Amino acid sequence: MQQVEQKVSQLQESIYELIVETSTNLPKDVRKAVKQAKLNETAGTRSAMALETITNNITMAETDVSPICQDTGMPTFKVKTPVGVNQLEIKDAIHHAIVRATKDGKLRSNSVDSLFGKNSGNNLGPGTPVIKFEQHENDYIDIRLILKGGGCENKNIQYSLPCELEGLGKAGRDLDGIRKCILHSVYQAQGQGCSAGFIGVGIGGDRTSGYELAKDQLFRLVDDVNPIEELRLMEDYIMENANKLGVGTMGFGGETTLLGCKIGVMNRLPASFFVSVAYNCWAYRRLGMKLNAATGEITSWLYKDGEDISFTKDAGQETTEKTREVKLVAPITEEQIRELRVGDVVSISGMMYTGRDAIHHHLSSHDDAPVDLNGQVIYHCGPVVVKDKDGKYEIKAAGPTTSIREEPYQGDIMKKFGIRAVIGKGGMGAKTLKALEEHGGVYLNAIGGAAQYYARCIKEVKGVDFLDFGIPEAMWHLQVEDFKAVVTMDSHGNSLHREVDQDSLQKLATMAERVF
Ligand SMILES: O=C(O)C[C@H](O)C(=O)O
Ligand code: SF4
Repeated sequence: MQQVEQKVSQLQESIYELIVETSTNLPKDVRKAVKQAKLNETAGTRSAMALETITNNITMAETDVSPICQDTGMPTFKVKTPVGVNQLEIKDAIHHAIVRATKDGKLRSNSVDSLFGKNSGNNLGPGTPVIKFEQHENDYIDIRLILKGGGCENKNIQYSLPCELEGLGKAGRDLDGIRKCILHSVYQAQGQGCSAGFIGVGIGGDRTSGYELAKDQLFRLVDDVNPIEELRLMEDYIMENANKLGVGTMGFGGETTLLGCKIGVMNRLPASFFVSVAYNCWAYRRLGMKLNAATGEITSWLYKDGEDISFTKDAGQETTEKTREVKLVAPITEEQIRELRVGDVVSISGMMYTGRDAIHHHLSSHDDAPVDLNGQVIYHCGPVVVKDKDGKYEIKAAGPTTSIREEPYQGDIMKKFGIRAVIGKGGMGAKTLKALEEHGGVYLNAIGGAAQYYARCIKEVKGVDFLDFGIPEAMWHLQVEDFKAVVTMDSHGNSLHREVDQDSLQKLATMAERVF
């Protein structure tokens, strides 16, 4: 009996370690790809600056054992057990470890009731976490975890061949049609899934198993070699050519758009031909371990082999381009906003208020806000928050979320409440751009995933409203110091996002000719 209890608590401990390590310590193969991207970028460009922030953030997360990105994603476990091992016991241990990691601020409470919007608060709920069991012939337990965030999940895409693709024309049921789908998947993600990204591609299957296969590819090592010759060639081709699209880090333009491409294949039905793409941001958090099946102890880690990668002193070549830095403190006047141009770096001190989907929805249907938002800054952010021992809120991770989801509301809300600046990532569309011009507003792009970097700019939580929306969706009143973001949409009708999108579409169109 005692042995059984010991095993259960050891299992919980080992899985807790896996969760914490996955959330806070980016694997070496991923770091290597990010480092290479940094070396390829010209120093001083927006992309190089973004990569500098990203690599600093990776180091901060590891040192502080804090989440790399505030969106700790849908915890997805793949577990292989020897025949005869109790899988229910493992499931239970995973649930315990998840609850503990959430309480400790290593995971954000990410499980939301789809009908009523209530956050379960502990990352448990119908469908959360995802656990897939399999049996294998070995005597150990193989357990792997991926924490894939919602923003990049939104950029997954599934093609049904034959189809017509913007820029590329017809994609047929052959290798060349597959090539076109994969190129298109990278183009359509733009910077919104926190590029530079990694893609897992599944060819064949049905709609469900196709996506499953695509996600399974994300468990491969970034630098492995595809055993199927046709797919090896395709992976190489995609890596070379997707990086010619010029989307760049965070969609700022630049040399690196894609950090990895892994393709798998399975049979299909005669009538169906799916190409499914799972897009993962640079914050590609997946790790694994082997456990002793009798004791639950960790015997070895997976994805941890190879040399340590540090990011110090690896800037690319220098540029002479100078960026302007403008300091702002809210309340901000229309005149101050009208002076800003795309490309300026803004450094904000003073107050800002978080607001994402639930807040935007609420503000659009109400005429009053809990605080006077006139001249204020809204930050599209759902932080990781814990209470310290004195009962004060402490922000553990606080990077931006994808702004385009607020496109239906943003312009109207800015006008209605007098908001002057919104901070987010990935940019917004034509409706917001028009409102920025009419009202005198600005869109500021923060670096997606840099949750530790921004958490350090937050000096104090001054208050919170709408906590019943759940921690990520509440309106947090944040006092910040020197919070940096780039103007990517200004009040003169300019949008870097529109520019990069059009430019990359043109480049995509040059790749329409048959290759395979
Ligand atoms: O939910 C978040 O905080 C971010 C999300 O992963 C996103 O990329 O938009
Ligand atoms: S914010 Fe960016 S880095 Fe974080 S999970 Fe979303 S896509 Fe990934």
